[in-house]
Amino acid sequence: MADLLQIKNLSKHYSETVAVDNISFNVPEGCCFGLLGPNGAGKTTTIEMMEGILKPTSGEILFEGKPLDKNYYQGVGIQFQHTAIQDFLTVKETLKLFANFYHKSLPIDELIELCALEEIISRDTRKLSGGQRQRLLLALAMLNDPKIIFLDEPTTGLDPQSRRNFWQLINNIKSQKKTILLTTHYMDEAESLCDEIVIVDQGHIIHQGTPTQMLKEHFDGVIISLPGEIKGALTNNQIDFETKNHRVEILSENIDSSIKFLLEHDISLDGLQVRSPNLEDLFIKLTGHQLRG
Ligand SMILES: Nc1ncnc2c1ncn2[C@@H]1O[C@H](COP(=O)(O)OP(=O)(O)OP(=O)(O)O)[C@@H](O)[C@H]1O
Repeated sequence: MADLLQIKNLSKHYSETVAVDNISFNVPEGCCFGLLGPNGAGKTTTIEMMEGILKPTSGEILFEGKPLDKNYYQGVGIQFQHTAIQDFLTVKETLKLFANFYHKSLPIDELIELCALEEIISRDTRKLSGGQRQRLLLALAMLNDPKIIFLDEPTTGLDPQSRRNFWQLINNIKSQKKTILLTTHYMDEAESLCDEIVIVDQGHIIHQGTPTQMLKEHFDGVIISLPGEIKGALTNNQIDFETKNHRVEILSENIDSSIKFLLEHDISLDGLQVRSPNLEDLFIKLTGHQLRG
């Protein structure tokens, strides 16, 4: 896959803050590319520079091999974290209004179907739920049939069901071979949707690759999790563990010997769960702190 966007040594400094510090990566065409990191990591600053709305302090962004120019905006779709929508209009009227801003636009009926807006098409935009509003914003970002669509934390604040519905829409858009650039602090979102990821923390890239590659590279085994207070036996025997949500999590390279160890130390297996390591575990391993702070 050719690289649609190339990010070269990009930095953004505010007076006292280095928001983005000399990052480089490429976004292949047709890929769902994720910028994953905790609050304040520099995701929004990075995506806004890539969208061409924030000037970098230094570095370069190339789209199809060329620096961004004024035509760039006609070919990209942007869903901001906060987008103001005109009051007193219905969903359909809003789509028609925004369609006027572009030289070309997708047929409105196609967008309505793509973004699952059928049931709310005549609704006043002030009466939309969080999930419905995000679907409308996604449709607005898709209006000009962009080559690349930027989604900045699109599911933040949505309930779990609405998040999953939104993921389905992103998968629909992915199947149309669009390139998607997504920022998120939800590791499950990145893992589920993204073909490639950069993990950012404090303005730096700390890891990059496909989610599967990254996990394979850093973990060999499973995570055994148990409720309760068993830290003493683990600490005394130099077993690596984390405490999360009132559970103790042990990274185990051999599940048989780990369970044998627990039984030998009279640790009850009641409530035991086994799961595969995920990107959140990777983030903690790499940085020593939780993704969601
Ligand atoms: N206009 C600004 N002036 C000064 N500092 C800023 C400005 N915008 C962002 N920052 C700082 O730059 C850093 C990165 O912020 P940014 O919003 O890019 O992070 P983020 O990963 O998108 O976080 P969030 O998920 O909370 O939006 C933070 O320390 C933030 O306070």
